[in-house]
Amino acid sequence: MAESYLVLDQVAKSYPRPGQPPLRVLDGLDVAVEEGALLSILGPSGCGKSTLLNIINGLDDATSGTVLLAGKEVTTKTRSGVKIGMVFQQPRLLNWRSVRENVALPLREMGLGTDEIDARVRRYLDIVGLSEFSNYYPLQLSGGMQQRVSLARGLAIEPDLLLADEPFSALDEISARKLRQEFLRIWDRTGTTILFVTHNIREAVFLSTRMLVITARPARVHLDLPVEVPYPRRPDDDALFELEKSVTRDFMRMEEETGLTEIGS
Ligand SMILES: Nc1ncnc2c1ncn2[C@@H]1O[C@H](COP(=O)(O)OP(=O)(O)OP(=O)(O)O)[C@@H](O)[C@H]1O
Repeated sequence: MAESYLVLDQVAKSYPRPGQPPLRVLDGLDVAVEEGALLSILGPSGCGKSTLLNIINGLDDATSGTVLLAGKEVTTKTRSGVKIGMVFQQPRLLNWRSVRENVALPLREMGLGTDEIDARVRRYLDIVGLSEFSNYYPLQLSGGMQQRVSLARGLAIEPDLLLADEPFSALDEISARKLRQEFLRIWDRTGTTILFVTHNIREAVFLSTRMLVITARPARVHLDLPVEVPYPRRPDDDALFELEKSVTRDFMRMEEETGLTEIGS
C-alpha cells in the first residue's frame, strides 16, 4: 500500500490550567490521510478541531504522539517542507491593503518575483470571480466577497496541503453554495490535499472524499467514512442526502450518549 501523505499517530493534546488538571483536548488520534483527499472533519464545538489543524501546521505541538507529513515529522521546530495554506472562518484581511495586495503579500513572503506574483494574483482573483475588484479595499466588499479574497490568498501560494477551518460557515447559503462548487473545481484542477473542518454535515457530505467525525473533548475518532459518490456532485443528489441522514442520525446517537448540545447544523 502507498505510504499515507499525512499520518497522525496517537496524537494527544492537553492544555495546562492553573490550579486544575490539564484540559485534555485530543485523546490519541490515529488517522492516515491519502494524498489528494478532501477530508472533512466534523465534531462538536470546542472538541479540538482548530487545535488539530494548528498541530498539523506546526503552529503548536502535540503533548504526545507524532504527525508525519510526506514522511517527515512536523513540530513547531521541525518543518516537513510541505507547503501548507490556511483559510479561516473569518477572512482575516488587512483592511488598509487592497484586495490585490492582500493576495500578493504571502507570495512576496515566499520570495516570488514580481511577474509571478502578478500572474498568480490575477489567476486566483479570476478563479474566485473578483478580477474587477482587485483595487478595492476589504471594507468596500461584502462579507462573501471578503471570504473569496481570503480563499484566493490561501490558494495563490499553491499549497500542497490546504487546511480550511469552517471557511464558508459565516456566509449566506447561496454564496456558500457557489463557493463550494468553486472550491471543488479548484481541488479537481490542483489535486491539493485538503482538510476541511466544518459543523455542517450537508457541506461535509457534498464536498468530501472522506468524513471524519470526532467526539466531544477529549476528541477521538468516532466515525471514519468514505463518500463514494462520483464528482461532479449535485447538492440535491439522493445518495448524498441519504448519507447526510445517516450521519445526522449517528451524530444524534453520539449526542445522546455524551449529552452534547452543540453539534452539527
Ligand atoms: N492555547 C490554548 N490554551 C488553552 N486552552 C486552549 C487553547 N486553544 C484551545 N484551547 C481549548 O481547547 C479546546 C478546543 O479548542 P478548539 O478551538 O481546538 O476547538 P474547536 O473544535 O475548533 O472549536 P469550534 O468548533 O468551536 O471552533 C477548547 O476548550 C479551548 O478552550
